[in-house]
Amino acid sequence: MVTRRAEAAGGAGATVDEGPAVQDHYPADAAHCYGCGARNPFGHHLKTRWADGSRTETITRFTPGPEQTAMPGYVYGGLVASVLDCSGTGSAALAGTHAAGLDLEGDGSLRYVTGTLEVRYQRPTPMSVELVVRGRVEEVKGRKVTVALTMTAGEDEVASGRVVALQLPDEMRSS
Ligand SMILES: CCCCCCCCCCCCCC(=O)SCCNC(=O)CCNC(=O)[C@H](O)C(C)(C)COP(=O)(O)OP(=O)(O)OC[C@H]1O[C@@H](n2cnc3c(N)ncnc32)[C@H](O)[C@@H]1OP(=O)(O)O
Repeated sequence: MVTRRAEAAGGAGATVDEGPAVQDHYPADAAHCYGCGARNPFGHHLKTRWADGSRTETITRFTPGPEQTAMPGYVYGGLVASVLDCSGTGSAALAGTHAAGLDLEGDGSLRYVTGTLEVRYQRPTPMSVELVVRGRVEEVKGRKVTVALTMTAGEDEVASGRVVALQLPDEMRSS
């Protein structure tokens, strides 16, 4: 499946969502994550895709609801961190799978866990606006992938951060 979602031309919005969501290709025994697991009925069900053909930029979208409030009209910072976290591990999975020469749809995705998460809260994050997280793959080194992330709400960059993700150790998998 190919999803193309053209936004307003120019500026921060000129992005196209490209290809399948990596989370739809996670192995079933590693798909329980609250942020991104298809098998977690209570989770965010984040979807991360390549943002263009270069295979270095990713995009993830999420619209928070009132239960994720910090103060009226604004999003809880832990939710912002959670969305950045799983956007980062999803980006790492896309990059690691690609670097290994695997085909996402044919072979499935490699699976990554968070080693380090950095978050910088730049502006209050407004409620009920689609948050767009863009990931930039900085390095793929062995089992380790580093991804820089920005989160925008409309025209405003509200948060940024970085995830260092490690390929999932076998002992962390469960059926
Ligand atoms: C509880 C989780 C359940 C998971 C269920 C499955 C679904 C997954 C869903 C998750 C998705 C959602 C997200 C979640 O919620 S994932 C849940 C939150 N994360 C965790 O619980 C992870 C806990 N930590 C570990 O298991 C280990 O420490 C890991 C696996 C991370 C590394 O231990 P491992 O023995 O594998 O590493 P290594 O010693 O061979 O080092 C290899 C390289 O990595 C570098 N390095 C090492 N550690 C870190 C670090 N912390 N930060 C940065 N870099 C680190 C190290 O310098 C070396 O680099 P270089 O020298 O080569 O350059």
